[in-house]
Amino acid sequence: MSSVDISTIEEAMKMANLDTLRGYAQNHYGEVQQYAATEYISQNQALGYQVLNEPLWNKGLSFTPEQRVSKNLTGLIPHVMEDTSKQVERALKMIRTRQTGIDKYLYLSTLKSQNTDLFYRLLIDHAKEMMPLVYTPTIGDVCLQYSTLYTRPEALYISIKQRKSIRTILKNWPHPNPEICVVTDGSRILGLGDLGVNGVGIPIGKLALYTAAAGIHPDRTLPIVLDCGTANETNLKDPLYLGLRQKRIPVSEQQEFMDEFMEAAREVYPGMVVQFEDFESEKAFNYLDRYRDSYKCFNDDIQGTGAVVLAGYIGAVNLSGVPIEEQRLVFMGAGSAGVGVAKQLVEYYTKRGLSEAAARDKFWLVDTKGLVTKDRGDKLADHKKYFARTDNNGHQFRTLEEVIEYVKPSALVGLTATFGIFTESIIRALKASVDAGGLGRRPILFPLSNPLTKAECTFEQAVNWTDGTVLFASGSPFSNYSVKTGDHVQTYYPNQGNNVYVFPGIGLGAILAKATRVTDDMIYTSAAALAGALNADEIHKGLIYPRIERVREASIIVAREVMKSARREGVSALPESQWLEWEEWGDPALTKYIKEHIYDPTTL
Ligand SMILES: O=C([O-])CC(=O)C(=O)O
Ligand SMILES: [Mg+2]
Repeated sequence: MSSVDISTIEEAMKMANLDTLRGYAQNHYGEVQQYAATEYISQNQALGYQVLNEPLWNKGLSFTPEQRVSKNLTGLIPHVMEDTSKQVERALKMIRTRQTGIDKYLYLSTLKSQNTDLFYRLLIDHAKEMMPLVYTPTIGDVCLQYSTLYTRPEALYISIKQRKSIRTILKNWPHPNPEICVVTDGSRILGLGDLGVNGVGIPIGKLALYTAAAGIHPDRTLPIVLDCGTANETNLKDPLYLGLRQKRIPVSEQQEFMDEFMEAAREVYPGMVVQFEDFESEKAFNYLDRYRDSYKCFNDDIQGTGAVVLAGYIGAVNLSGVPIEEQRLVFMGAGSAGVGVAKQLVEYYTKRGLSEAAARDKFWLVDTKGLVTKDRGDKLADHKKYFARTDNNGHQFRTLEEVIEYVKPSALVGLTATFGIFTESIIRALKASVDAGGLGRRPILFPLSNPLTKAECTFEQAVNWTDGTVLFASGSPFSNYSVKTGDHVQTYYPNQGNNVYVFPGIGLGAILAKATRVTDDMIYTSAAALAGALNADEIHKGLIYPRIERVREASIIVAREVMKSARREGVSALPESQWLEWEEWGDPALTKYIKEHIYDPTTL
C-alpha cells in the first residue's frame, strides 16, 4: 500500500505507541489505511529471517544499513546495497539467458514468492516482455506441465470430495479479506481443453495481471481451482497428476457444488468479486445466468473477451473504410467466447440505433458442423440458438469457405482453438469480398484463440495474404512484422485483443465502487472506455488497442468508467456524498481516488 500516506501514519507513530496506532487507524482511517497501518506494524515488529521470507516485506538488496541493523538482517544478505533498478537489471539478465519459456516462468514465479515489489516492478516496467511469460502464451505450457512443475501451493484447491468443508478451506487462505477471486474448474483452459486441476495456472496468472495492470494489492487476490475430476486421459494416466483421479462429475452435481461454493465464498468474504474463468461453454453461460443477479461476479471469457473485442472492433471499423451499416461479420467458433463476443457487438449496434433483430442479422456464426442455422438438423446448444440463421433457404453451408462465399463478410473473427484454420484461400476470399465494396477498404481479421499454438492464423500470414491491408488483432501476442522492398522497410504492427485490457479494470472498478453486481452496462462501458483510451501516437500508428506497456493507464480509465456505470446503474454502495463530491470535481478527482487506492510496488 505504498500509495497510502505513510507520513501520516508515521506521525501517528510519533504520538502513539504501536498498540494504540491500530486503534488510531481504526478511528481515523478508511479500510485501506487500516490495512497499511497493520502492515506497518507487522513490518516494524518482524525481524531477521522473518522479514526476508515474507515477500511483501522483503526489499532484496535495498535494505539500508540502518534497517539491516534494526531488523537483525546483518549478514543474512550480501553486503552490497542496490536500488530497485539494479535488481531489475539482474532479473532481466537472468530471464533473457534462460532458454525456454517455462524456465523463465519458473524464475519469475520464484521471484514473485520472494520479493513482491521487485516482481511487480519488473512486470509493470517490462510488460511487453514479461506478460507473455506470466500469462498467455507461456501459461498454457505451464498448465500442460503443472503436475511436474509443482513445488508449492499458490492457490486454493477445492475438490468435490471436500464439499462439506468449503468454508473452512476458504478461511485457511492466509491473507485477510481478498477483494478479487478468479475461479476455474479447469474444464476449458485457453484453447487447450480440459486440463483438470492443472488449469490452476490460469487463475494464478490472471491475478498477477490484476496486480500489475490494475494495482489490486497482491494480498487481496485469491486464485481458486475447483477440482471436479477431468476428462483429460493424459492427466488421469499421469502418476504425478495432482487432481482427483476420476472422470468429471455430471453437470448437475457440479451445479450443486458451484451453488455451495458461491454461497460459502460470499459468506466468508462478503466484499469479494468473483471472476469465472475457463469453464467450458455450457457451464460458463449457465453460471453467469444463474449467479449474476445475486452475486458480485462476471465471466471473463464471455464478457471480458466480448468487451475487449468490441473495443478493438470499434477502432477497426473506423479504420476499415467499410461503414458500420455495411459491416457483415463471420464468426468461426460458437463457444463461450464466440457467442459472448457476438452478443457484445449486437449490443453495440443496438446502442447505435439498430433494432435487435437488424443487429443480430449482421452475424453469421460457424461451428464444426458449418453455418449455425435453425434447420441444420442437429440439436443446437442453447447458447447458439440466439444466432441461428434463417436466411439459408434450406441450404446448409458446411465449410467456412462456403460461408464466406455466401456472406461476403467485412470481418472474420476466430475463436475456434484451431491453429491455421484461416487458410490462405479464406483470408484472400475475405479480402476480395471487402475489395469488391470499393477502393481503400480494409478487412478486419481477428484470430483470437489462445495460446499462439491455437491461433487461427499468424500475423505474417494475415499481412501477406491481404497485401498489408489487414486490420488485425489476436488473443496472444505476435511480434511486429517488417517487409523489405528495395531500400524501403515497411513495418506492420499487430494488436493484441486480449481480455487483459478489460478484466483488471472491470474488477477494480467493481471493487472501488463497492458494486453489489456487475451489470451489462458496466461491461459495455469497459469496452467503450478502452476504445477511447488510445493516445495520439497509437492512433497515428493505426493501432486499435493501447500498447501493452500502457495497460495500467488503460485499466485506470476502464475502472473509472466502470465505477461511474455502477453508480448510474444503482449498484454502487458508496455513500451518496462521495459520488456528489466526484460529480462536482469530475474525472480528475475520481482518477486521483483510484490512483490513491492501488498498489504500486515500492521503488528504492
Ligand atoms: O487467457 C487469455 O489469454 C484469454 C482468455 O481468457 C482465454 O483464452 O480463455
Ligand atoms: Mg479465459
